[in-house]
Amino acid sequence: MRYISTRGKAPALNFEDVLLAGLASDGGLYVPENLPRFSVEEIASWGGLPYHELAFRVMRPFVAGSISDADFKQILEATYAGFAHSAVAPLKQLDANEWVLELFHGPTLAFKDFALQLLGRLLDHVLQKRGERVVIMGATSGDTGSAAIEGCKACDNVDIFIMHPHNRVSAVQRRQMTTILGDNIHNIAIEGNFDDCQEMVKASFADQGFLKGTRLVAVNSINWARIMAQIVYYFHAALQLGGPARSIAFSVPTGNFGDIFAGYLARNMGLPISQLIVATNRNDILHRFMSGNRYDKDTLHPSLSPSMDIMVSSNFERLLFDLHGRNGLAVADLLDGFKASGKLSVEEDRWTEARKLFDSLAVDDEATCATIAEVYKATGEVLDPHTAIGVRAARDCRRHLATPMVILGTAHPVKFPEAVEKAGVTAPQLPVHLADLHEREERCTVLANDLKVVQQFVSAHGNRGKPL
Ligand SMILES: Cc1ncc(COP(=O)(O)O)c(C=O)c1O
Ligand SMILES: N[C@@H](CCOP(=O)(O)O)C(=O)O
Repeated sequence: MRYISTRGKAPALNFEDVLLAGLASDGGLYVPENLPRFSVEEIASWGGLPYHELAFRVMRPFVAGSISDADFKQILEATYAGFAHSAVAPLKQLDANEWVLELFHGPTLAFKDFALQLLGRLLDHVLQKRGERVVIMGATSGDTGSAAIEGCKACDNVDIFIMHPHNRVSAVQRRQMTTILGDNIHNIAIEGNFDDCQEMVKASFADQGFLKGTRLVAVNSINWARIMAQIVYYFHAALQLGGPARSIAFSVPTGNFGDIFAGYLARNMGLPISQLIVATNRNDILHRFMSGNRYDKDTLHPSLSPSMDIMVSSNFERLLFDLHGRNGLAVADLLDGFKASGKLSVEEDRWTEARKLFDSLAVDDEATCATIAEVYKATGEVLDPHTAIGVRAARDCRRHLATPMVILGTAHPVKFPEAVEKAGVTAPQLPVHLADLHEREERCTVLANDLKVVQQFVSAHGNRGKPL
């Protein structure tokens, strides 16, 4: 499989190099040159497979030529063996034909574990083979950070730097990152917001002099391997609900547009999906695009669903690439304009195409809490605020009652006690492996929102805490 950049100028790479790349050299994101497509018969034949075996079948074409079948099977089995539920991603019924796909049974209790448990193992495999050390820089609004640290903490060849917005993640999320101690793990609290952190990661790819020759790797969903692993659970959910013989609808709590983009790819790979709903919080740039062709920067508003407090959605670029007939130069032009003006809209026919692909809704904090309370009253289930946004959007945007509706349950409610309690519901207890989280020692450095300061820090600590 070869991968090409959404901005049309970077060289095409194989999977191994894309895994180690992050952003393409022209500033674009990598996407497969040709998406694999499965027949309905082939997808149907996967019914009843354990999660890791399904994952092998869905992802095999993406890694072909870089990772052997035997190695990939072994890596996948180890990846999903660490999940706390035997089904890995169980479905829980909320209402008639309405289900939550629980993606929070991995070690850090959010959907990010599906990809980052795998990414850590893939990196380990490839770096050991190459005898190479890398530096990882990641930005997090709360969940990617802990999942990345958990996924990579045992990788001998990696130093990982995770930036989170100071005082803007929940206490549980922060502690899940800062209490993992190791001389290759570096938590940085940036005096800024998530977009500032994300921007610094991207800028570091553009100018890597501070790394003195060490390769920079991404763990955010700009890294193709993240998206690839997130495609699998759409197949998994559909197969349990009568797919592919029938269509399934999905509602996806959305921030960086990675998770729902994986659903869009699952549909393009042959899975019958009748509806994909983009569910945002008050930070609703994607909803404003889908509903009015206005992808315009706004102020970032802190919300009760902090992981989705994102102003600019990285993976939107991958959609723009498809909407523009995979013309990278046209995408580069559009994004140059966006960088200069903070505004972007597309030609009318392209926007009409986007509207056919996605429905959308923005849900504020009040409606989020009301939905947590509504679901708790009806079912006894406690939702986290991000999943609640998905449920609200599913209920308000649903087209066909006869089609099963699956809401992606992206995080465990225990990570967001503040929102749950605001909804009048008692927050659950931390699971056994995190029971003493609030007593553990924390290690974190607060830094100014300044690229040079961050790069100096990385340079001074990037070799197991010592200078590069
Ligand atoms: C709990 C939770 N839900 C939803 C999202 C949104 O996912 P995406 O950024 O892939 O759109 C995130 C973070 O991105 C998250 O951490
Ligand atoms: N919600 C994320 C933000 C980063 O998104 P990513 O999917 O691109 O890593 C988080 O919790 O950190």
